Amino acid sequence: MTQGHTAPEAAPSAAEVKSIEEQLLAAAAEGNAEEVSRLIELEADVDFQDEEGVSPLMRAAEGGHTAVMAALLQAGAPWNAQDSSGYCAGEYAMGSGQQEAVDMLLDFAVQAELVLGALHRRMQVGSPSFSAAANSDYLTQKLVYRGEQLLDADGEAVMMGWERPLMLRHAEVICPNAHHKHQEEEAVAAQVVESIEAMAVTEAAKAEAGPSSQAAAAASAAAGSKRRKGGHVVNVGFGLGIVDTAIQTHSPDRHTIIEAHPDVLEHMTRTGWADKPGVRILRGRWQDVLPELLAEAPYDGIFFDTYGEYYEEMREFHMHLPRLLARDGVYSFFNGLASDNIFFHMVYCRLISLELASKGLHTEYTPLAVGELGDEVWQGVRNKYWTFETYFLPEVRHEAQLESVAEGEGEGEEE
Ligand SMILES: C[S@@+](CC[C@H](N)C(=O)[O-])C[C@H]1O[C@@H](n2cnc3c(N)ncnc32)[C@H](O)[C@@H]1O
Repeated sequence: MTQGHTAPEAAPSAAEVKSIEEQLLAAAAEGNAEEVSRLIELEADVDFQDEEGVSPLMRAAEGGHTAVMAALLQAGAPWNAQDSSGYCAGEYAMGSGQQEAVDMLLDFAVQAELVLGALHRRMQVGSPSFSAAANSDYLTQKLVYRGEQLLDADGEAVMMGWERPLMLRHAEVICPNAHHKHQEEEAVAAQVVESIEAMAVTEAAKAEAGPSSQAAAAASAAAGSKRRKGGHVVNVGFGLGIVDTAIQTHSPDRHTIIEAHPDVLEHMTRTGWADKPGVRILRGRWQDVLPELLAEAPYDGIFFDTYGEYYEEMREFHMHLPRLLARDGVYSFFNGLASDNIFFHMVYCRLISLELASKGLHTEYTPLAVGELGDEVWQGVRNKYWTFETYFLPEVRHEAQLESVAEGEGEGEEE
């Protein structure tokens, strides 16, 4: 061993010393799963966010490092943390096109919310104020109707005219008569396709093929609608009356409207809704008039769009859907949950589908272009409550309804 004198290593400056959390952030960004696990074992804080709010999970998601993400999530890293610009890990993954990471976060988030929701509800059991408190504040406020806006006392928009095209589609989706019109158009379109096809195939080959499954489905669904004629349609939440006006254009046999706010009820009376033939107004919160609603169930079409309530209230309404919705009925709702964060919105969409599936109901979302809403739309409104350019319109049906249409299709094909 030599006795030579060695100069001591220069001590790293304070700026160079990385905390265990900064090391975790760097390892997550590199996709170094082994190092991430080692640091987690050393009790690095997986909740850590740097000065810009970026977390190890966001970095791992951005790079599509699923093994690192799994380790972080398992160690309790929050899937829903947001950076200082409001982006969450799911959006980091979406932004860099890491589909596997997006799917993994979606699965995890939905499972976590299902468990947390159940836990929360368990804790709420026995609390009498729980369901009564949801929007009691809103219901005592003075509302203002201003052109195509309905505002609460704080200037928050309860309803706005830009939603009109969406409301028209919701009305079409839930009204049997509108369906009927659509299905006739579809059946005609299917016939046109068939006659074009017919020009290309021989008569013998055509006879072998039988009617197209599309035409069979349209015919079977149209038969169902004919049976229901205009049907009995329900709307929960009147607001500007856009959806109710659209429902009226589809001539329902009966039309029930549930409305809770006294100012809206007064507006409805002033504008003649109480006297419209076939229209029944249930005055009060849907929670309070539920016995009257259930007494005339089932309904052919139902739309739900309240204000000042949370996912829990909507979920509670969904619990009654199997009884409220006719076997061949259609349910839809204003899909505005978490409308300022696309990933959270996706989590809600999936959560709703899963919870409805557990009740034997099938949900389908149809994308509708909203486009960019200019600043002028939001003039005079306290908060911009919608930020996406696409709206995902939900259509909910009994699984049994879809199965019988599928069976009808099968029969048509066998003939
Ligand atoms: C967003 S607006 C509905 C807009 C409507 N879809 C339209 O086309 O104009 C919500 C309405 O639901 C009402 N509302 C809020 N909570 C309710 C509840 N629990 N039961 C019934 N109506 C409620 C509000 O007073 C408001 O009129």
